[in-house]
Amino acid sequence: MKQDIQNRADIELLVRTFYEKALQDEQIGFIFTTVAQIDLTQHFPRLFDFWENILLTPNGYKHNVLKTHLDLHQKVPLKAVHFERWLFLFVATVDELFEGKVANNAKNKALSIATVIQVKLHRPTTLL
Ligand code: HEM
Repeated sequence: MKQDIQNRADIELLVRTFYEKALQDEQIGFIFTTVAQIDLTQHFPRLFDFWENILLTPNGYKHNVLKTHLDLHQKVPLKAVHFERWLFLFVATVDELFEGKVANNAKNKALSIATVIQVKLHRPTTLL
């Protein structure tokens, strides 16, 4: 039986495994590599902090994730198919590695945040 997500090392494994899939994905890979040209040495620690903060222990993570994706949306339209693919890969990664309450919470939080981002992408900026 798989274990639940229990510590920072588990979060790191989750994020790294997800990115192995996302970066080479036919539908969303280019957004990370060609459009945003992310530097993984900077990007990964932020993602570790983000997920640790949500799933394990508050750590003061304060970046505006919504704004990050609104800015990205100005460079490339983030569409429903992109979010669906992102979620599919994320859920597949969680299920591949972990099982339990925190793992379920990770999938639920990803879905809620993806939903909020998508709703806000289609609202006038005055309502943000
Ligand atoms: C269509 C789906 C998505 C795509 C293509 C995408 C892509 C990206 C990219 C390219 C960045 C780096 C932006 C930059 O630094 O220039 C980023 C940052 C980030 N994304 Fe996403 N993302 C998606 C959905 C999500 C969702 C659903 C979540 C959360 C559940 C999320 C969490 C984050 C976080 C935490 C950061 C880092 C923010 C920081 O700088 O601290 N993303 N995303």
